[in-house]
Parts: sequence; C-alpha cells; structure tokens
Amino acid sequence: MDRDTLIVVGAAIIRDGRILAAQRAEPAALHGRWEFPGGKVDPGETPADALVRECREELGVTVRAREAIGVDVPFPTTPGRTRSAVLRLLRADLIDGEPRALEHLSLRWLTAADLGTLDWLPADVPFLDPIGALLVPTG
Ligand SMILES: Nc1nc2c([nH]c(=O)n2[C@H]2C[C@H](O)[C@@H](COP(=O)(O)OP(=O)(O)OP(=O)(O)O)O2)c(=O)[nH]1
Repeated sequence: MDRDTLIVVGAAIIRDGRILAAQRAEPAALHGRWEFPGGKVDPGETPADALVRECREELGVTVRAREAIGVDVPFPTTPGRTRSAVLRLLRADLIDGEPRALEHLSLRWLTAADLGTLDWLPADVPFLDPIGALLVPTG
C-alpha cells in the first residue's frame, strides 16, 4: 500500500449474533446510506487508535479494536483528489456504554439475513459475506 494511502477504519461490533450498522447523515451525497461506524485514521494515529476515537465520538462508547475482517477495499476519495483510500474493517469489542447515534441518522443491529437489505456505501459491500459468516444465529 502507498505510504500516502488514506486508511478509513470501520468497526465491526458484534453482539448476540448481530452487527451494528450506522446510517450516514452527511455529506448530502451519502445521506441515508449505511456504513460501519468509524472514520479516517489521522496522521500519527494507528488504525486501532482511530477506531477507538471514532467510536467514542460517533457512538459514545468505548471499544477495543481486534483483528481485521476480510481485506482492505480501495475506494475513490472526494472527486478531484488524487490520494487513494482504503476501507479497513476491524472487529471491535464493546467495553463500555450503549451505542447512540450521536452523528448518524440511525443505528441498527443486523442479523445475517438483514445484511443484504440495506443501501450500503459501495466499499462496504465486499465485507458483507465475511461478516455474514461471523453472525451465528442465536436462540
Ligand atoms: N466511517 C466510514 N466511512 C466509510 C465507510 N465506507 C466508506 O466508503 N466510507 C467513506 C465515507 C467517507 O468518504 C470516508 C470516511 O469519512 P468520515 O467522514 O466518516 O471520516 P471522519 O469522521 O474522519 O471525517 P472528517 O470529518 O474528519 O473528514 O470513508 C464505512 O463503513 N465507515
């Protein structure tokens, strides 16, 4: 990966056979589409640190970052910008707090069957199969 590549981290927070998904409010072009909570890794920050920071800012919770799920997915950044970007999904354990939509339109806990029913951001789609394999139906 190019040293200049922007890494965006997404959190795969799984509880009771469901994964947390978040509906974007902004920018207008992405309004209403679904993603994993997270954001851009800042200079000097590790992806795990960024995940913890973003989950605190966006959900009001403390998480612990774990291993990557699947492989990084390249996606185009803002039109006109040449910097390449990848989405990296890290599994995350919920350590403290109950997720709230502090910056999103809404949150949903999805079963494997729900995954295919949402309007995801394009970079998220390749992660849906590996996530589905992790969502063991309960009770
Ligand atoms: N957080 C997140 N962003 C995603 C996902 N999939 C995807 O294509 N993106 C894109 C949308 C945005 O172009 C970019 C992340 O930007 P962001 O606005 O969430 O990040 P940020 O909180 O660090 O933003 P900023 O205000 O500091 O610029 O990555 C995803 O699952 N989660």
